[in-house]
Amino acid sequence: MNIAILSRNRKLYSTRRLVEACEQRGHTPMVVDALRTYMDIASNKPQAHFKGEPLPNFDAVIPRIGASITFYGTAVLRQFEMMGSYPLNESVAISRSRDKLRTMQLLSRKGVGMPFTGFANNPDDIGDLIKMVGGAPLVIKLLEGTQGIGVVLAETQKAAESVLEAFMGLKVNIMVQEYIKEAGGADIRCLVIGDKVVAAMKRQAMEGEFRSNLHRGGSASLIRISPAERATAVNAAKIMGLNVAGVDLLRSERGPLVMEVNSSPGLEGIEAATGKDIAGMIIEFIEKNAKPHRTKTRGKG
Ligand SMILES: Nc1ncnc2c1ncn2[C@@H]1O[C@H](COP(=O)(O)OP(=O)(O)OP(=O)(O)O)[C@@H](O)[C@H]1O
Ligand SMILES: [Mg+2]
Ligand SMILES: [Mg+2]
Repeated sequence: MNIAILSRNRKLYSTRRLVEACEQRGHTPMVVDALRTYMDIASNKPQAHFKGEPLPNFDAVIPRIGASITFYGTAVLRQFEMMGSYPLNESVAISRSRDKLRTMQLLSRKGVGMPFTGFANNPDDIGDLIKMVGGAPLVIKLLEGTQGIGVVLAETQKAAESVLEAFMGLKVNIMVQEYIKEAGGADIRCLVIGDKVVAAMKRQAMEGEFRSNLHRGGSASLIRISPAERATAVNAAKIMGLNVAGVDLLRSERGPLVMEVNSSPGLEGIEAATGKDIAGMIIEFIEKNAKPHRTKTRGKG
């Protein structure tokens, strides 16, 4: 098969591994930078061009679209969908997953466990917002945050009020969340492909820190997950409409709680922690599922 890997940088671990896995399995990969791709959208024969040449009609496209280029990246992916390429994850599902508020609303609607969560832009009543999620201690997150930056643990009511006031002054969207203490500074990354969790790792925060992000000094290790955790992760990916997803769970007294669903999960950490060939499994999934125009939306977005 002709497989496009939508990635800005062919040197990135995940991109390299996907190229390698394609070649090992007898496919022809091409790394395509979405930002360098331009499109003819007005004719009845949709096309995509790259560096002065029309791109072929790929059998499949693997989107690795960074959060900062979601808007243009998903438009390029949608163009390939219109051309009939099979997207590993569909453009609509990616857009959906990039909006944390929308994700949490969709999951909660289907009864998926998650920490009690409040969203606000600029509420008049911070006290009520805090009460809504069960009071301090609580976690306050900037919606635009990443790698654990902008995630704060407020241990007391007073601390929560001052942090919220500070964030409100900055006019940013924030999320207020019940603190899952019993998770012990750890979360579980479940790598879902199709209807299976093919690999899982535990990320443990360093001493004195509650955020398990590897960028914040957390460490990854292999973990066995329970059937309930497995079912929760698979269900979350399915609700989001993602064939491949990294679902992050917290272990709580009331069972597994979904913290977030990532549509372009990195492969480096999870392949290192589990020793599994995740890139190969992704290509295998494509071999089994890729058919022309096989999307839920046929590029309608
Ligand atoms: N409600 C919570 N209870 C306990 N720990 C939490 C909670 N929310 C977040 N954490 C810890 O903080 C870490 C960072 O939080 P989160 O994943 O929400 O933000 P982020 O990593 O900055 O965002 P993103 O993953 O989108 O870049 C989590 O991995 C987890 O260890
Ligand atoms: Mg995170
Ligand atoms: Mg994330």
